[in-house]
Amino acid sequence: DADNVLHIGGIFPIAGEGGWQGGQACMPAVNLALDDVNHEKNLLPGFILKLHSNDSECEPGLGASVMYNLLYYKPHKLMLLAGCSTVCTTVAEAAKMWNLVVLCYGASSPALSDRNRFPTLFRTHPSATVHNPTRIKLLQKFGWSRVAILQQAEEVFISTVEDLEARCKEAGIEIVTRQSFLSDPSDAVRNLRRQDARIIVGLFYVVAARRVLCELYQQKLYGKSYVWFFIGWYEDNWFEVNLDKEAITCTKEQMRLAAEGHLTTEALMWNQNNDTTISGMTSEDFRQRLNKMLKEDGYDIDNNRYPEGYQEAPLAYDAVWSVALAFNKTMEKLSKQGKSLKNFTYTDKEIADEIYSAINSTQFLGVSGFVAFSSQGDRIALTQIEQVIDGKYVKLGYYDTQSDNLTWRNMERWIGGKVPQDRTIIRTVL
Ligand SMILES: CC1(C)CO[C@@H](CC(=O)O)CN1
Repeated sequence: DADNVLHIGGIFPIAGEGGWQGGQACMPAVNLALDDVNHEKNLLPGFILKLHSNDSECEPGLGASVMYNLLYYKPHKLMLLAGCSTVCTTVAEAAKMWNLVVLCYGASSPALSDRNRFPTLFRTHPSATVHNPTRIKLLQKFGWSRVAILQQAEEVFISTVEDLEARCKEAGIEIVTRQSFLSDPSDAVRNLRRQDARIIVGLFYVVAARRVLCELYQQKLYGKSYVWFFIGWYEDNWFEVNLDKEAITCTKEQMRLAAEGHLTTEALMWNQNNDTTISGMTSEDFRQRLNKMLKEDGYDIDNNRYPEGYQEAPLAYDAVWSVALAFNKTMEKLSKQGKSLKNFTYTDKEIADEIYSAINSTQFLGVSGFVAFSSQGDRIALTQIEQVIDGKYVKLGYYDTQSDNLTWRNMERWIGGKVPQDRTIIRTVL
């Protein structure tokens, strides 16, 4: 192979049903980024970055075999890009045996924040626990010190709730009850009512969210005396669609009534301001280029037919820039020792450590916002808070956990005209 090529492996969730097929938009975003970094003259001068990839279908077993084939066949790969929490768990746990850094653009599981199990893992996708400091901040802002938790019994939500419970304890916020359900939320919702829960944090995938919402309507656990925190990355009209397909017994109108006023938190994945990023583009410039590429791939973007992973595409684009910047730093360092990344083999711990420390200290403004990694390789990200007002999501503000800075637009609206209470107030007239 041409001696000026640096090879990396890529494992994308494209086909298949289960989990997240985000590779559909993330792979085109990676190809855009490879094009850009390879045209950046002062980045990896004299070298080009080449990607070798295959489809994991978001299935860990298939992901493992894709990884095995990438490593078994030459040329040597210097790093692996991967998506889906399940696949990243498998790939990142094994990669240390080949001294490879793994960069995940689509993995939200809190379990991945573990340097013992995943010593070489970094991710441009924030952990699901990134919502928790924001939830605490909002509870404090509105004076709620008594909350309930309703969650679907899925690994990602179980570990997120454990982190949330720890933070509530730290903040002196009482968790009055924690209810979980597998697929039918009716008993769990009944228990919330029994415990007089008023402020409830809900953690579930979008299909379960529709079942919960209809249950809330039927059990009257909505309206002016209740505040629900839902996850913000469902599609905007999630509470009005698929009702027949998923045998939801509530009407659209009833779902809207139950949904009115709920709050959401989500990690910001598209840079919100108009600043020029390291690539020379603003995030809107990136959106235009990505939309053009997806249209060429046959997606009907103008009629809202986006591929899965569109939301996370900036994370994949910035992952490639992270690789290029880290390799650039490593090349400069190695050349002082008369070495090059071209010498890397899977047993070369020295070069692997150089790559690790380079990625560990990589920071830049990307299309997904400021890119930086925590000591556990987690993406440091801003969160966004929204509220459903008259059936539509309205941005209420942003939260920067690092600086504990809440940017608030004072747009929130409460059905009863005032902030709901977190408990029943018994007024004894003396
Ligand atoms: C925000 C979401 C949808 C969370 O799941 C990620 C996929 C995963 O964690 O497997 C992709 N991004």
